[in-house]
Amino acid sequence: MNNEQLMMNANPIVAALGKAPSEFTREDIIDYVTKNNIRLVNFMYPGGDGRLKTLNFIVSDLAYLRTILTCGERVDGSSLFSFIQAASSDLYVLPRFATAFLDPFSETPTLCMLCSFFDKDGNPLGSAPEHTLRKALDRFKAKTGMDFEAMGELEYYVIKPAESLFPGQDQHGYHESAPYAKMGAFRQRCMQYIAQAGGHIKYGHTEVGCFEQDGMLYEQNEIEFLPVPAIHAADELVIAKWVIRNLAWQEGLNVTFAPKITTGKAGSGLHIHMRLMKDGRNMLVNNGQLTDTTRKAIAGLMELAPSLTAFGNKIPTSYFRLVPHQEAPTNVCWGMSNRSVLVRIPLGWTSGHDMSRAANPMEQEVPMEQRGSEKQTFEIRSGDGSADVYQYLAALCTACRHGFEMDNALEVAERTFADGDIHDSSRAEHATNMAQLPDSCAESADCLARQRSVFEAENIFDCGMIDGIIAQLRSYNDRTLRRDIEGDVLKVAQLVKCYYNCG
Ligand SMILES: NC(=O)CC[C@H](N)C(=O)O
Repeated sequence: MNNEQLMMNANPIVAALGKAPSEFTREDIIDYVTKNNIRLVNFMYPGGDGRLKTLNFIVSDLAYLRTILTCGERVDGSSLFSFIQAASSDLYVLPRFATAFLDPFSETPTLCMLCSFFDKDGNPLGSAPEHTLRKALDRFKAKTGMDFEAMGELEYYVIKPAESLFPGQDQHGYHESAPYAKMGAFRQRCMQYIAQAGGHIKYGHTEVGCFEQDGMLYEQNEIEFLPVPAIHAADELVIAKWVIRNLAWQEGLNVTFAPKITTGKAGSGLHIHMRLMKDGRNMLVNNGQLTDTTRKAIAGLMELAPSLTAFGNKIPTSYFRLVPHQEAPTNVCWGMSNRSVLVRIPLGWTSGHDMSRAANPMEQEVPMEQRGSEKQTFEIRSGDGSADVYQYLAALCTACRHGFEMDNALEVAERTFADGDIHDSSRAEHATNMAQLPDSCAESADCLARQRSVFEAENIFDCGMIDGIIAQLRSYNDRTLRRDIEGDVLKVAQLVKCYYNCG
C-alpha cells in the first residue's frame, strides 16, 4: 500500500498502524489494542446459516490477549454447522489479523476479527466454507496460473412507514435521488461503516424496486464492491450484511436480503463479478476483445449452471425471483450488456477512447493505461442473499476452472452466446433451444447430485458438505411450489415471511 492509499483508507486501524491489513501482525494488534484503550475483542465467523456469529473477550490482561490471538478458542461446531456431528463437535477458531476492524455499534471500544476454523488435529477444517474457497482458489491458480478475483452487488430492501410527500415511482427506483428516494442517508451511513470495516466499495444507489404495501414503503438499495481476491470479497459481503442489519436495527428500520418479497416487483439478487488476473494484468480482454481465457471460464459456468443454483439460491423463494422480465436470469446463456442473460459482460472501458478529455476539453490527454482497460469483469446474475458467499464463490471458481479442463469449452461458449434480450418475443425460438435454470430447490438438488463429482474433485468440496446441501434443498419439498402458488398472494406472502431474514 502506498502513502496515498494509506492516507485515504477508511479503516482507522490501517491509518494508525500505517500498513495494509494483509501486513497486520499479532504484535500490531496488541499494540493497537493497548494504545487505543480497546476493552473488548470479538471473534466473528459465519455459521452454516451464512450469518456472522460473535464471541466476546474482555481485554484486561495482556498475557490473555496474547493467548487468544495465538491459540484462538474452542467452539461447538455442531451448533454452527449441520454437517458436524455432536459426538465430535469441538472446533478451533483462530482470528485472521488482516480482517481487524472496530465495531461501529459497540459503546465499549471493541476490535473485531473474522476467524478460520480448525479441526481437532490442528488442520484447517476441510468442510469449512472459507477453507473450501481457499482450496478452490489455490487449485484455480495451480491450473491456470491466474488469480481469481471477485466482487458482489448486494441488493436489499429497506422498509419503513410510507410518507405522503414526494412518492417514488413503482418499479422505477433505479438511481433515484432524494426526495423521491428516502433511504439515501441510511445507505451512505452503511457505506461509511462498511468501508471503515475494510470493505472496498465501488458505489451505492437505489435500485428498481420501490413500492408501498400496507402503509409501508419498500425501497430497494444496492451497495456494490470493487474486485478483490475472492476471500476478501466474501469477507466484505458477510461484514456488509452484518453492518446493514445492525444499523437498520439501531435506526428502527427493517431490512431484507430475501430474493423475492412480492410477485411482480423486482427481486434482490447477489450478482457476482469476476476478474482473472496474471501478474497484476486483467486477462479478460486483449486489444478491446474478449479473450479465449474469458470464453473458457464462461463455458465452465454454462456447463455447471444447473448446479450453481444449489450454492447460490438456497431457499424456495429464490426460485420466485428467477422469472422473466424482472432483470433476473431464467436461461443458461451469456451475452453483452443485456440483463436477461445468466452471465453478462458489462461495458468494460475497452474502446481506448479518452472520454474524460471529450467531456472536459481543457484537460491534457490521459495516458492509455489509465483509461480503464483493467476494469473489465464478467458477471453471474443467478445468486441471491440466501447464498453462503464462501461456498458460492468456491463453486463459481471451481466452475470457471472446469472451463479450462473442458475440451469443447470454446464450442460451448459459442453455442450459449445470446445477443439481445432473450425474453423478446422475436427471439423466442432461440430461447427455447437454451437450457433453463432449475425452478426449485428440489431441481437444484437433483442437478447438484448429477454434477457433484466436478465440485468434489481435487478434494475441494467435502462430500459431507455436498450431501448436506442436497439434503437441505430437498427438505423444502418445493418441486412444484412455484407453479402451485405463484398467483396466490396470501400463500406467497406466507412463504416470503418464512425466509425474510435469510442469509
Ligand atoms: N439492475 C439490475 O440488474 C437489477 C437486478 C435484479 N434486482 C435481480 O434480481 O437480479
